[in-house]
Amino acid sequence: MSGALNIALVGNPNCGKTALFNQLTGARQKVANYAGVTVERKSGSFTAPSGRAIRVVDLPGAYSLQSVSPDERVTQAVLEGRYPGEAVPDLIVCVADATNLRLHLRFVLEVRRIGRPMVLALNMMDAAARRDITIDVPALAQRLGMPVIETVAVRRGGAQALVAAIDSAAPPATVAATAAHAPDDLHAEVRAILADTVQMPAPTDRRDDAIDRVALHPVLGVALLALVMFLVFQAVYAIGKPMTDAIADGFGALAGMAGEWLPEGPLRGLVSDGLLSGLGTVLGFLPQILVLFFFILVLEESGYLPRAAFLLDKLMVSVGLSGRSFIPLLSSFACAIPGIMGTRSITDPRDRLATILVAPLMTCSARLPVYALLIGAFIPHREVLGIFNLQGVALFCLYVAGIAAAMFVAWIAKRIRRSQQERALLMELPAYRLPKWRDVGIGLWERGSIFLKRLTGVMLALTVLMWAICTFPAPPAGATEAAIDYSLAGTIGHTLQYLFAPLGFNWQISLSLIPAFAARETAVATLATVYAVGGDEGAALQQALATHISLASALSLMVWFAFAPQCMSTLAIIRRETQSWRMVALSFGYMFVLAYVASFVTYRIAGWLA
Ligand SMILES: Nc1nc2c(ncn2[C@@H]2O[C@H](COP(=O)(O)OP(=O)(O)OP(=O)(O)O)[C@@H](O)[C@H]2O)c(=O)[nH]1
Ligand SMILES: [Mg+2]
Repeated sequence: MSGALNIALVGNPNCGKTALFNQLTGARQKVANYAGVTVERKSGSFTAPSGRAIRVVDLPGAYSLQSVSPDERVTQAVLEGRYPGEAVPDLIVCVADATNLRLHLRFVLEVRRIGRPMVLALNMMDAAARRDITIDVPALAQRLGMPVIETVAVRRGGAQALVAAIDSAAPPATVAATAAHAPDDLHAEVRAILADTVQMPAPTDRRDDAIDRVALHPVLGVALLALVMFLVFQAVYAIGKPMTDAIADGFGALAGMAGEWLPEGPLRGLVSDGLLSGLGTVLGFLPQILVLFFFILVLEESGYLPRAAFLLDKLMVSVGLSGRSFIPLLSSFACAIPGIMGTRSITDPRDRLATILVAPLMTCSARLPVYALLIGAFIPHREVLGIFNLQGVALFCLYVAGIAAAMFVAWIAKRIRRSQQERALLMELPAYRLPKWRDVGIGLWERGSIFLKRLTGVMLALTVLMWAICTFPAPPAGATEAAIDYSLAGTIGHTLQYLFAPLGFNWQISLSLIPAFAARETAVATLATVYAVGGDEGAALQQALATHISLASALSLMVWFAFAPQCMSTLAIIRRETQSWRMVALSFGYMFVLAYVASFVTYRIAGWLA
């Protein structure tokens, strides 16, 4: 866009840059209450009231311009005009959290040294007012030598004053570049400015302090964390399961009707066995996925997550990760891809690699349908201890198994590289905040659309393909076995079974592992299609599974999915983030061995016990 005014949003992490960016441009970039959410440069644009086109870049938060982590380097490069394809910003909008100026002003002073046109957006003014913090804005503007604008990025219209300032006829003049100071000088300057312009009744929020006495307590805090996680999985079952069942019943009925109405032939097979049984079964798991995401979104906005990272830091350091790895690992519960990208905020390259290696062991949401299917078929629906649901407990255990394996692998990696240095975790604890329900709604909507896009894209294509290879070639005349045994799918499945028989997988399961490599959920659709084509029409997939495979095989399959090599997109992102095929081979290889051994052991033990 030529002639557009280029502005860049910079500031310390978690001060609301992305919230402001979304407010200005109408974008929906991820906003969450912890440092290091944005790890890439994102751009957008809007038209100011005067008709002027404005282009905005949202940048990763940075603590300083002497940047160390990969995400901070992006910010530095853009500000200095060294980022490929990105012009030097015409105006730097430095965002600061008004409740935390002691920390944030330091960065403002650092950016001022670059000597470019600049304004300060004093964000979170609502929170500052609640804590009775008063800021003498004109005095601050005078001391800093730049316009200072109050904003509330999460309130509608909360950025109007900022837009007006950007749009004003006389754009802010270049602030004088000042000579480099020693860091101590910066601290002294911040202290002097604060003394003259800001009144803060209490350095921290009293309500937050009270909550933290429990949340950060070494014993109570860990108990609370375990309880929170446990309840989330209970909720996935208690709230999500009835909806899932209803959808599955609906699609079962539709498949039955399609079977009656459509003429006998391939079309009927495709519609009822492939699309309705296959994709319908996967779609049924959407409610459970959404319930899980609801809790993840609420936790992300609450400010609790960095506290959990803090609590677990000792444990994480003892296995060779750091508390910094916590949030990337947590994002991997949604999908390993954002999780692996989130490792860009980890400064130490070795910590970062270790985190990338273990991130795929966190149970991504694409695995949820597979777990839910097997749990529904094999784990009885009954209460334990009067209140807990056994199926929810089983799901919780599978997630814990992934976490435990990640800790174990990181610990081995630490042994191998023998890195002994230990660093203290320096992490900000943000203010506790109640989620805005509208944002949670938007987040859920977005998650749902991603799922539906996968369903109508990659999963649809794979399901049609799987149906085709299950149906063709047709059996020869006078065939005695079931038709599917003569199909291409039968041949491939039977061949693969040589590899997977020791784990207790029959040929149908072995076959379903192939499309699962492109998208996990497709394993469910494939099993549904295979059994429907094979003659189990009408019977829900869970019943078909319960009659065709043993409990030992089912447990072995769940364990396989807990550890199995990641999907192709994850491998691609590992390659991109590490620039190394060796890492790709290493992560694929170790997960394959881990999954194979763990499933084998599970199958044997379950076989003995049964
Ligand atoms: N009360 C209040 N909360 C805000 C305001 N602006 C942002 N927030 C919240 O502050 C948190 C951080 O917002 P983000 O926009 O993700 O912050 P960021 O600066 O982009 O963070 P990084 O990308 O990690 O550097 C979120 O929980 C927002 O909801 C505000 O003006 N008032
Ligand atoms: Mg951001």
